[in-house]
Amino acid sequence: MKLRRSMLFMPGNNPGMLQTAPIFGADSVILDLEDAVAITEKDSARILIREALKSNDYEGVEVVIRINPMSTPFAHDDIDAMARLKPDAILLPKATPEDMKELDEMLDRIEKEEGMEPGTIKVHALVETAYGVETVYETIKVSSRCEAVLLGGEDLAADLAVKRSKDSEELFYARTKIVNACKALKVASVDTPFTDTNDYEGLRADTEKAKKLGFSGKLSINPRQIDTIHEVYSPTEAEIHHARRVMYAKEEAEKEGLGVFSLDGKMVDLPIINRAQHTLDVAKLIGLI
Ligand SMILES: CC(=O)SCCNC(=O)CCNC(=O)[C@H](O)C(C)(C)COP(=O)(O)OP(=O)(O)OC[C@H]1O[C@@H](n2cnc3c(N)ncnc32)[C@H](O)[C@@H]1OP(=O)(O)O
Ligand SMILES: O=C([O-])CC(=O)C(=O)O
Ligand SMILES: [Mg+2]
Repeated sequence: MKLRRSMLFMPGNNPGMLQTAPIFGADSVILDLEDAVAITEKDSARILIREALKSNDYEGVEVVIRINPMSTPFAHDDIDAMARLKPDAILLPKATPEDMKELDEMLDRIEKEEGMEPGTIKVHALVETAYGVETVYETIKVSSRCEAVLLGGEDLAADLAVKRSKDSEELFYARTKIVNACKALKVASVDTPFTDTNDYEGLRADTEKAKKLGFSGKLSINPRQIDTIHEVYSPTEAEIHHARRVMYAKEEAEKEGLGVFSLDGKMVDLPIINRAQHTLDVAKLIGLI
């Protein structure tokens, strides 16, 4: 299980931010060549990212590079230059099954040229168009490299011609559709960023909603958002305590040949035991136990 509670975006043309990328404690960093970088800066951003990857130690932090969409004149140069840097993953914006296939084929070729093991470079799909939402299941299926789907709420709202609201009600269909496709195909799902960097209560509520809907993590655009996201995505002491009691009670029940039993008046059977095990696995991964 790979943790992706938080993924922190940073513009690829900002050397100061690129240098500090590994220190904020985010599980992943996304170095951006797309919308955070002006058209005139695309070439220099590629060079800055290359230098940053050479000179910084990203040990333990997943490094993802967001390329420009396949429909733009920048995409092929982005892929060619960035894949050779061997990031953990390439993030495909405005993702569709057709674009995913093209990216996958380019990565096959580059890995061969560079003598890399086939499939070394993973791909994340940024779903942020109405067509992308409808075809998300196929997009994941196209490439065995695809490890995560991210929701891009700003572009999706623009494509739907709706206003973004604080409670993100306009994203409800996309959120549930993406989570379901990701669960079906066993890849991670990461919710859209909360763009008001000074509203911590709003961020907490939005992250809690994402978690409740099944997202495995949340995108962020500012280091000040990481702690809140991690708090929401960490099991509480009470949850860990309860999970331990479930596992203990399960062992006792097994001795008596019982598959289902009662704990504090509530039924416990396999799905509940599996959830308790998941809570303990996450707690272990984060270092809480
Ligand atoms: C819709 C989309 O496509 S979202 C994805 C693309 N967008 C992005 O990548 C935006 C990334 N975020 C940012 O650029 C900025 O956080 C902004 C513009 C949103 C806000 O900027 P500011 O108001 O200056 O942020 P803030 O005052 O919190 O900055 C404090 C420090 O954190 C740094 N910082 C801010 N955001 C980031 C970041 N994403 N990554 C690394 N460092 C950052 C700043 O450089 C500053 O450092 P300093 O104290 O050494 O000068
Ligand atoms: O990656 C993201 O979620 C940000 C983004 O592009 C969008 O909201 O359009
Ligand atoms: Mg976008």
